[in-house]
Order: sequence, then C-alpha cells, then structure tokens
Amino acid sequence: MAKMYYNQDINEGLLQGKTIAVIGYGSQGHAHAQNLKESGHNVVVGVRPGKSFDQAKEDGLDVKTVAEAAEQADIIMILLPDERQKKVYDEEIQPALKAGKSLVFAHGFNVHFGQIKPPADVDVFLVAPKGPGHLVRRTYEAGAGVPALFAVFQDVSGQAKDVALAYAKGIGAARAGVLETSFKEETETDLFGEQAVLCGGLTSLVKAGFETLVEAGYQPELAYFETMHELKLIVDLMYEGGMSGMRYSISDTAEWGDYVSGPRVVDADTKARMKDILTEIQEGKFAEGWIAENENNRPDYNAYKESEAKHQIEVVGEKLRAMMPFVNEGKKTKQEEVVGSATN
Ligand SMILES: NC(=O)C1=CN([C@@H]2O[C@H](COP(=O)(O)OP(=O)(O)OC[C@H]3O[C@@H](n4cnc5c(N)ncnc54)[C@H](OP(=O)(O)O)[C@@H]3O)[C@@H](O)[C@H]2O)C=CC1
Ligand SMILES: CC[C@](O)(C(C)=O)C(=O)O
Ligand SMILES: [Mg+2]
Ligand SMILES: [Mg+2]
Repeated sequence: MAKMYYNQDINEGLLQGKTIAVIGYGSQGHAHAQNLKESGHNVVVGVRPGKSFDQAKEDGLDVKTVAEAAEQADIIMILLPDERQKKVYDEEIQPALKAGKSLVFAHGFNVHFGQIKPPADVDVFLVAPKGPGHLVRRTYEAGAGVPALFAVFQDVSGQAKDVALAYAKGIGAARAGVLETSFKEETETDLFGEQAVLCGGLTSLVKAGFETLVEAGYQPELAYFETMHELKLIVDLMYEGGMSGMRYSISDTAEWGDYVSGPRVVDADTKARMKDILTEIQEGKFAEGWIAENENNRPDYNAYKESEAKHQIEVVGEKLRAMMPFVNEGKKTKQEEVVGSATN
C-alpha cells in the first residue's frame, strides 16, 4: 500500500512563526484560510477588491491586495482560478517571491503545463485536496477532513516535503489521509477524474438517464428523484462502505440489475473514449484548448453554461429542492452563498 500520512505523522509546528498568504477567497481559498487560521496559523488573504475581499474581511481574516499579501508571507498558496493564475502571478506574486519563500498550489496545472515558471530559489510544492473547497471547510468544522495529495516540485530549503505535510495537516486533510504524488501525476489524474468520472461523466450519465425516462413519457419530477436526488443517497453509501456497502443496502433486484445492465451502459467503448480523454490530457491538448478558450473570452464555455442551466432537469430540480429545505442544511451559511456565487 502507498505510504499515507496522518495527523500523528506530521509536525505542524513547522508553520509556527510563518505567515501564510492564501491568494484567492473562492471555493478552496475560503476553506484553506479559515481552516489554517483555526488550526492556529498566521494567515493573510490576498484578493482583489470586490465580493470575496469583503467576505474575507467579514469572516474576520486579515485581508490585503494580492501583492501585499505575497510580500508579507513566507508561504504563498495560489488559490485563484487556474486560468487566471499566470497573469496574477506575473504581475503581483512573482515580484514578491524572495529567496527562501514557498510557492504553493492546490493543482499542478500551471506549473505542469509551463504557464508559471517559478524562480530557482524558492520551494515549490502543491497540496491538493481531493474534494470541493466547500467540503474542505465543512468537514473541517465537523472535526473530519478531505484527503489531499502533496507533491514537491522544487526543494531549496530541504524542508519542502515537511512543510507541505504541515500545510495539509493545517487544513484538516491529514485527518483523512495525505498521499505523495508528482505535479504530473496530480495534474493529469485530477483533470481525468473531473472530466471522465466526477463531473463530466456523472452529469452526462444523469442527464441521459433523466432524458430517457422523460422521453418515454414518465413524469419529469419522478425522473429527477430517480436519477439525481437519489444519486446522493447511493453515493453516500459508496463513500461509507464502497460498492459492497452500497449493494448491501439496495434490494437484490437492484443489485442484479447493477451487475447485468451497468456494463451495458458503460462498456468497452466508453472505456476506450476515457483512454482518449486521458491521452489528450497527457499530451497537453486539453490544456491548450482551455487556455485558448480563455484567451478568446470563453465563447464555448459561456454557451455550454447557459444551455446546461436551462436543461429540464435543472428547472424541475430547482422547484423540487425548494420544497426540501433540509437538502441545503449545513450548506447555506451566508459565507458559502456569497463565495459560491462568486466562483465561476
Ligand atoms: N474548486 C475546488 O474545490 C478545487 C480547486 N482546486 C484548485 O484550487 C485552485 C482554486 O480553485 P477554486 O477554489 O475553484 O477557485 P475559485 O474560482 O473559487 O476562485 C475564485 C477566487 O479567486 C479570486 N480571483 C479571481 N480572479 C482574480 C484576480 N484576477 N485577482 C485576484 N483575485 C482573483 C476571486 O475573487 P473575486 O470574488 O473578486 O472574483 C475569488 O476569491 C485552482 O488551482 C483549482 O484547480 C483544487 C481542488 C479542488
Ligand atoms: C472534481 C473537480 C475538482 O477537481 C475538485 C473539486 O477536486 C475541481 O477542479 O474543482
Ligand atoms: Mg480535483
Ligand atoms: Mg480539478
């Protein structure tokens, strides 16, 4: 089994006396900043004036401009959207990167694909939570955590690995487990996971199931409950007990259907297309396309976003969720609403 690091294996004291700049106060930013602060560390948030700047102040954090926060900090964690990191790094962070500082990421995209080229005299590492930022915060508050990966790209101090682990512990990740990787492995697997399984694969599966039922004449509300709402309940069981744990709770009829019909939906052709997607990620084609899309002001991204928001499953779902206020319990803190709407 791979070496896993847990709280007891990590010396969080390495962060004592250091200032950590959390650059960006979105999904990951608000979680890292608040978790690190509550873990007893000295945090400054660096963000442009606006919604998340105001929110971070309201949350009681020390908030500065990006340049000021980077200047003041020993450890600079960049939690801006990947596509905006290069510009902000070039203009506001790089000038503050004095020898001996640490430059940190939660995803290796910009370093791995050569957008950001850090100077040779700083430590460079990543600490990448394997979960959405709002859950990094929520699980921390509940005394639990989201697992994370760490990777060292450059170790000038000789302490980069230990500081990365201390950071991971500070955000609560070592309660769940921290695993060492490389920038290449983190970047490629994270992109693959979100495209083929967690986000792209899943939303396409759910929409196809919903559309199949509705096109066959079944009620859209029923189709929503069947293919979207219940998904969380099923996934919760997989989170707790793996596929066997989930199959323990479902009927034998459902389990038999799982075995005989599942592989007809996701078959060898699907896997071959997953391999194509992975190859495009590995060859840098996905990154090139995403960078170009941003340089052109996101015409396709905006079109997809608009059309997806109008999909019948979203329209029906919004109405049904409004009748189930409990589904948002634990989520709708004011902070999360503001930060959630500020992202993307
Ligand atoms: N989302 C997630 O859960 C995960 C993300 N990651 C990685 O973490 C990093 C951050 O992602 P994520 O949290 O989704 O990012 P978000 O999109 O949530 O970040 C938005 C934040 O960045 C700020 N921001 C945007 N542009 C600028 C700018 N030009 N100057 C200053 N601040 C700016 C926003 O401020 P404003 O309010 O002013 O717009 C806001 O505070 C990425 O590398 C991502 O890949 C890794 C694991 C999971
Ligand atoms: C699954 C999407 C993710 O990789 C994440 C929350 O881990 C992201 O980039 O947001
Ligand atoms: Mg991820
Ligand atoms: Mg990702």
